[in-house]
Amino acid sequence: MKRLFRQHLRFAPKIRHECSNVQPFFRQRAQSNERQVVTGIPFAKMNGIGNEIVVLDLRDSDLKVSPEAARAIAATPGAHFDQLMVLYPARTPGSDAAMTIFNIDGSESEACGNGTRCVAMRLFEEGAKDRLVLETRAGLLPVRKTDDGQFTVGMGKPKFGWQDIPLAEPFHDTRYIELQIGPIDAPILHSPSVANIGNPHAIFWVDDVEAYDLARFGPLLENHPIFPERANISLAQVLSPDHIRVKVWERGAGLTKACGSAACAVAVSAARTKRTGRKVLVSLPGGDLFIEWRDDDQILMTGPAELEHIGELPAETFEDTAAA
Ligand SMILES: N[C@H](CCC[C@H](N)C(=O)O)C(=O)O
Repeated sequence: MKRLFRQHLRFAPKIRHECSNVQPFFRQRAQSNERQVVTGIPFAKMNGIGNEIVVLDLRDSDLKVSPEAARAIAATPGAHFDQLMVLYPARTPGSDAAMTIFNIDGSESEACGNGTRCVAMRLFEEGAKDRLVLETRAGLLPVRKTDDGQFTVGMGKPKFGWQDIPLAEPFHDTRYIELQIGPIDAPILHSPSVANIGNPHAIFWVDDVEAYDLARFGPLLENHPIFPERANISLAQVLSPDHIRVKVWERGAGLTKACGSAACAVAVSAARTKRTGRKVLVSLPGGDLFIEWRDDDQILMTGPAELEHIGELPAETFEDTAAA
């Protein structure tokens, strides 16, 4: 308890900084002359084209987030998320922060494109920098702000080897793998392309993304034995050589309004199967992302981020997870 108390005090200046223009509750407290004990840990509820993101900045803290704590945070009013982005101090020279990414089911992901733009938005607000480098389990991701207030993330190089996806058995050509699913009363999904953008993705090419009940097929495909680490499942409809419509069932999160890494996986797979060029607009239910697969193999993802509100998490959320 003593330790938690100390940590709360260390969070106080940040809360005061944030409350100046966001939450009346915090503002009132900051203006008071009484000695205050801050009882919660601040978080930012954000979204990247509708993909629900919570950013939790633990760079000045000894706290760690466990899978149980991540699930508890998701159940906290105002803190619901598809992905939780936890910031820790940078470990690699030249990087600005390290990120751990949780899905709502408490599982960890190696990559989250929409969440990375949200984190970047928060960090750009701290200083005059126009470039950042964020550390993830999938490597270092450079981010820059665009002239129109969006964010471009270098999502790294895609991997296509069957062991890299990973798949449970060898496939030499991962542009299409043998997989078919669909009961007799619904159209069949088959022959997905697969790609790894730090995290595993399967893409089913369809004529109309609305013709399939992804909520019904998603869980079966996500957990199919061919994907030993499960997979994010996309339906992709090519509208033109530079425009693709996509719906996503996310590993560990289910149907979401958007998934940045899925947009990247779809874009590189579309170019790889000669459906499109290497620069495409990907339209998801929550909005659009622009994806460029450069000749040097790097994927660039550009899109917006939005702050919804600042809140605070009860200290008990972390009680079992404070670093010893
Ligand atoms: N929504 C995220 C991806 C989360 C991926 C996660 N569902 C997993 O790989 O387990 C995005 O914008 O890239």
